[in-house]
Amino acid sequence: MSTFDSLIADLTRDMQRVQPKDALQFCANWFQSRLEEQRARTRDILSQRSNHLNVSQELYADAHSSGKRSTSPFTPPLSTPTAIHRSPMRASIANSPFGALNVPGNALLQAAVPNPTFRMGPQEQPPTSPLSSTLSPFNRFDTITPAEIDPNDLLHPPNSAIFQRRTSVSAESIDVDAYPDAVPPVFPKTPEQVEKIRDIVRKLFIFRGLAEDQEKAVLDAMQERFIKKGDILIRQGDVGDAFYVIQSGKLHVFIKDDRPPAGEVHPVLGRKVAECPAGSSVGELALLYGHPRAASALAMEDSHLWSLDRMTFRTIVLKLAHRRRMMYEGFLSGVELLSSLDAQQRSKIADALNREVYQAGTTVVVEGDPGQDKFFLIEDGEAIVTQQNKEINRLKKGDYFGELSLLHEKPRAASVVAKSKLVVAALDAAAFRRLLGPLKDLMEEKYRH
Ligand SMILES: Nc1ncnc2c1ncn2[C@@H]1O[C@@H]2COP(=O)(O)O[C@H]2[C@H]1O
Repeated sequence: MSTFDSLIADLTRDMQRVQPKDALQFCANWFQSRLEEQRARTRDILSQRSNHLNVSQELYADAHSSGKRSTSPFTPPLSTPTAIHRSPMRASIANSPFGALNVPGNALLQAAVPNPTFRMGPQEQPPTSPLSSTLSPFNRFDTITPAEIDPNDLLHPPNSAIFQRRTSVSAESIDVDAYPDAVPPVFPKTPEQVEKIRDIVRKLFIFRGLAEDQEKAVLDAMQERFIKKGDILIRQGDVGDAFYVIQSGKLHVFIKDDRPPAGEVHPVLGRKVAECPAGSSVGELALLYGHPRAASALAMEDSHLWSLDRMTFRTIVLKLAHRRRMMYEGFLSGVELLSSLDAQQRSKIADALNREVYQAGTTVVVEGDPGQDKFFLIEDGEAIVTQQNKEINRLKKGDYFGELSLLHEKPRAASVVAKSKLVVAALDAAAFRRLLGPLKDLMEEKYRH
């Protein structure tokens, strides 16, 4: 199947699944998200190539973590920080507020940073998109000879200005599938091991919607890890190199920040924000967003894990995340509660949303229920809010419910029943606190008058 045919087949499948009301907008968003996804993958591939050219971890060091020695059992130790500053380009990267995002070719490289150049491999083809124009300086791929390569310039390989532009539907594209480096690794496993990992992966939200071949690639690429009680698997501020699934054992997650310590506090790692028991996962945020690690994860018991490398995670999981983002983009921009958030914050919410459908008459939230596990935004349909079986409110598209018990950690204050078929976008408690915490006052305000 040609690239074009497979794109159209993918689009058709997604259209049939989502059945959007505005088909044209859906298609525009769909192509936009594919383009962004492809750019992200290309950046990863190019940065990985730099690694092949002996680019060390320092390239990814950021202002928050440079100079700090990682104690993660899986992170190779950083070499001397001076190595980072061998070229002006590297110095500016090490000091950048974007930190880990500054991989070669990253769209966030600042204007002051000279454009890196790109050299195609022997089997690679230049972009052939009909949208490319020879008039545009962005469409040029520099052809440089090996003699021109400064072996000390670790940032040499990737051009190009195209990555410094924001993606737009009219931008040219590069067929990253042509890169042999993009093939995910395969770590042999017994059928029992595969079965165990599959059981966990299928229950994880982040992998929801994986196609069969994607699931196989994820399972193949998982690498077995054992850590001891007391090991720090993830250290806040480090570069995200892997995502972890926990088969057995337990980890706790801690954040060190300016907030006054409350609850359980680790003397070095800060306040405890989450627990990761067997069957859960940890370490997705840095890989999804290219940020430094947002928290530290400490083994509370000897633990048996499976790790997924950054590259495979981004190649496969980001695809799902982008589709989800695209599905929710239009809807979230119309939700009043979220109007003070910027597009990037809304995208993060979209990444964490999970669609649920309730038939008319179904009770979604039960008054008095102590389980505060979800927050809901109404995507479509109507709901009735009742207290002691008396209607007290009606909710429609764009409205939300389930926030009070999450905010106050109290039982549900009312019941919510689907009046018609109700489509909701649900956010679990951890994502709600992380993403909507800043809107706490706004949500509480609603009930003050
Ligand atoms: N409240 C939280 N804030 C940030 N990270 C969290 C939180 N709870 C759990 N985590 C996990 O801790 C991980 C630390 O590494 P990452 O930032 O890659 O991804 C993070 C999440 O998987």
